[in-house]
Amino acid sequence: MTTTVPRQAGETEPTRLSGLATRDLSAWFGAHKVLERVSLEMAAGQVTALIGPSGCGKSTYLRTLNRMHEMVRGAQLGGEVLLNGEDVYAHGRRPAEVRRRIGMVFQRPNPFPAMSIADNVASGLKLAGIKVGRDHREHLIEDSLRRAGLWNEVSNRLGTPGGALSGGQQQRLCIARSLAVEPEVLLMDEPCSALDPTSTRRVEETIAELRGRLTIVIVTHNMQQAQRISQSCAFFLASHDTPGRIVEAGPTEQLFSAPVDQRTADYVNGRFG
Ligand SMILES: Nc1ncnc2c1ncn2[C@@H]1O[C@H](COP(=O)(O)OP(=O)(O)OP(=O)(O)O)[C@@H](O)[C@H]1O
Repeated sequence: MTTTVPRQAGETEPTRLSGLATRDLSAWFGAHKVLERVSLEMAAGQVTALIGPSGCGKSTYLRTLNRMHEMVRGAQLGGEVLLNGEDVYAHGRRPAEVRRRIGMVFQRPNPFPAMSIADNVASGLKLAGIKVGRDHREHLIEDSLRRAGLWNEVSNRLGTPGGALSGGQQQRLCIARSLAVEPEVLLMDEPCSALDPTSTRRVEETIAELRGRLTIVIVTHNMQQAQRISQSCAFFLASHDTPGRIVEAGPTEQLFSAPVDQRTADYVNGRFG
């Protein structure tokens, strides 16, 4: 479902909110099947956390959502990924357009280190082939940095290199770069795993501020983080001879306080994985 939400003070255009869903999604690397018929609804404007032991297919699942999985040689996919009800793998759909609407932030901050902070943000536009006038470019840079929670820290040094920022600031710069192209969904693959606790808190605050105006899907190994930032949660599990599946999904509070499946209870309570 798509809804339109007004922006905050100083912002001009409304943001489109789109939900994401998969139906019977399976994925392979060559002959190795790593995901088996995964169906999940990721509600518009909410944060959905994907949890589960290492190797159960969380990152692969995330990468199927914006068509990054197909960039791996030999990778295959079955089932559907629906953005606002429309299959992102439909015939004729351009992967670049899908990736503009569904952005991604990676485990390690990856700004262009020698490029200025402002140009790093604007590089998202260039990569997506979006041309904007000078005034609008400056507005978008400020707006994206504000939304990423970084503006106050960098507004007086936009011309300095992105590589000179701290790790946490670099990650928020990468978030700003993703936001510049106005995605409807932001995928985050363990975005805090390379950060110290203070920087982690700042990124979590940014995620909390983005919620409601963007749909977020985040992979995390940190159970406290999943509880702090997500409204919905999906627990993935695989074994040596069975591909990753969702054992249980639902409201985060319920998954942590009253899980239905014993395996979920064991995992969220740190008894395995
Ligand atoms: N590029 C690739 N080529 C071949 N196999 C891969 C590739 N990427 C992942 N895999 C395999 O797919 C399975 C799922 O990996 P994936 O990285 O999605 O799991 P994960 O749950 O995200 O793990 P982690 O929590 O450790 O990041 C694993 O068996 C992994 O070895």
